[in-house]
Amino acid sequence: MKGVCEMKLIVVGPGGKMGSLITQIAAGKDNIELIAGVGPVGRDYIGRDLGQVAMTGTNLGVPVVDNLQSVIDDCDVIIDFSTREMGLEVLKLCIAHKKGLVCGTTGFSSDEIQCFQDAGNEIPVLYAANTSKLVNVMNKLLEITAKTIGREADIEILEMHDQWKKDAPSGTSKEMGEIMAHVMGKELEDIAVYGRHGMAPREKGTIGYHSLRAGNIPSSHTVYFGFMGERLEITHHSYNWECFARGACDCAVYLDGKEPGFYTIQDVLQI
Ligand SMILES: NC(=O)C1=CN([C@@H]2O[C@H](COP(=O)(O)OP(=O)(O)OC[C@H]3O[C@@H](n4cnc5c(N)ncnc54)[C@H](O)[C@@H]3O)[C@@H](O)[C@H]2O)C=CC1
Ligand SMILES: O=C(O)C1=N[C@H](C(=O)O)C[C@H](O)C1
Repeated sequence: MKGVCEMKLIVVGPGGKMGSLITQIAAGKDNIELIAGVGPVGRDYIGRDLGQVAMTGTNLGVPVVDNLQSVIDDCDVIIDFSTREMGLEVLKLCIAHKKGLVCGTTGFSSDEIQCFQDAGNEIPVLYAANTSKLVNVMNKLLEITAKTIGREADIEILEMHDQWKKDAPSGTSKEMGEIMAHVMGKELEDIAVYGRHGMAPREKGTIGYHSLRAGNIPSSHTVYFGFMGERLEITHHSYNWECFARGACDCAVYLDGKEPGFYTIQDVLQI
């Protein structure tokens, strides 16, 4: 039985890896009412029950539509884990219809991330390149470590994901780099080095980026702090994508009824 204070939710991309998991988790929560899913125009599942498309195991009695505008006024919050292009489209519609947005899509430029931050002047919006609790705890460890030894270490980020991932480096590794650059008093764009060019040692205080794509690896991020004779590794591995989907639903519940503003996962986790 559903509770009385249900947040009305739309999930964008319910046929996708993350969208389907988010729908499955949301469907099991008392405080969330799913009111529609939004898929791309032309997909054979448009018009079908959201529960079927997202494989929740039961019909939810609401459809997957191909036009967000047709359902947006009925919801409180939208969760978007789709593509860069669709994420920007969803942001525009959320602003126009004054709806809350949780966006976990990655692959945006820094100017585009700024658009999400600016949208906080008009709507409650939460952007998180990683909605896992443990990844965000790891980011705190990175902050402390980079502040303490960042300028004297060789810092390398290695991230691994599945073969289908569209963007590289991962959104998470960009956030990790930004956190470390910030406490080292630098801009990430000035110190990030992508791949290895030549054999000369990299300047101290720069951050090397390495991306691997193989099989169905859900997500792994390791930061190496290399010294002479020793190294420190800080790592997070996920075994599946559930941790991200659970975090996304928690973010949406957090955002419901909030004043306009740019919120972060740190607000949700209170870390
Ligand atoms: N913030 C986080 O913790 C996490 C973020 N991600 C990010 O989420 C995004 C999605 O990842 P996956 O689920 O693995 O991808 P996916 O390719 O499995 O799913 C994307 C979904 O978006 C849908 N879509 C694309 N264009 C659309 C449109 N115009 N209208 C409606 N739906 C549209 C696709 O049909 C598909 O169902 C990626 O950017 C990924 O990096 C993934 C995992 C965790
Ligand atoms: O595409 C994924 O799978 C993931 N994407 C996010 C990213 O780009 O960092 C978060 C997580 O690593 C899983």
